[in-house]
Amino acid sequence: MSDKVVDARTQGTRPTAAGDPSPPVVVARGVTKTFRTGGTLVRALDGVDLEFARGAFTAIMGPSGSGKSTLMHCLAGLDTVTSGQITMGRTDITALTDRQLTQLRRDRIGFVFQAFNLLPMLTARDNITLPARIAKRRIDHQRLARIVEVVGLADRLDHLPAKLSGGQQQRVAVARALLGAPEVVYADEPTGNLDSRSGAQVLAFLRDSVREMGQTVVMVTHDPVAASYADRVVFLRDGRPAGQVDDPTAESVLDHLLALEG
Ligand SMILES: Nc1ncnc2c1ncn2[C@@H]1O[C@H](COP(=O)(O)OP(=O)(O)OP(=O)(O)O)[C@@H](O)[C@H]1O
Repeated sequence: MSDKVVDARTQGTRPTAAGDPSPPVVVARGVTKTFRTGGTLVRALDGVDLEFARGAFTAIMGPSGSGKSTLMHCLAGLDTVTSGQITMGRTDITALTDRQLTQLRRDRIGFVFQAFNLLPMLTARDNITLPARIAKRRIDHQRLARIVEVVGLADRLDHLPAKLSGGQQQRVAVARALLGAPEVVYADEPTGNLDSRSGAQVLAFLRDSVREMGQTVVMVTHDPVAASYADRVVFLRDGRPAGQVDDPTAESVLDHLLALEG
């Protein structure tokens, strides 16, 4: 196992240039989530304490059924917790009504899913700007130009999704998630439907958005290579944090994963 493995609960912050740790954007404290299916109670999250640093790229990994998707859904306000607290900035998202959660997701969070979810009749540019137009937000054209430059799709903006490769479509979806300068982008298996070359382009784009635009990204993945693009990988097992790897490589992630599954 990697010697970089440390306790995930105390390592959510990231030193700033001045050496002070920047406050985390998202904090989970004692989060539990149970599901009742028929007569049985499934404890998907069992006392999760984690912090996610601003301007960092964090991957969440763990064996199948360890609670990764449930954690991401709770962090992103897509699902409610059974107990515990999740804060985003100064907002206690576990205290919000459904309506407030909808607003939080729309205004402060970007989402990238395994399916690209682009509208087929809209050009790449119109897909990227659609959420802003729906929310009646002013489009920041400077930021749009910057994102388009980082995403490397400047010459494809007028194409319909059907004329783009899978990797290009997912880069459009990431650009769409980034345009509103969300406090956090949550990505759930963003390369699950892509070949390895296209996946590498999408991951490099996510990483560049962190490095060059200070974006905060949290990504669930099964793939140690995908996780190696992150600054930090946090692991779950049986609904609990099970260590982390900083500055991961595919090998160090795989080592930790194999130790968890063994
Ligand atoms: N809506 C639900 N109803 C009942 N049980 C659920 C529900 N969602 C998740 N679970 C259960 O909670 C546990 C954690 O599931 P979760 O999908 O979060 O794990 P995961 O780590 O994302 O798994 P995978 O890697 O297979 O996607 C599992 O036992 C799962 O069966």
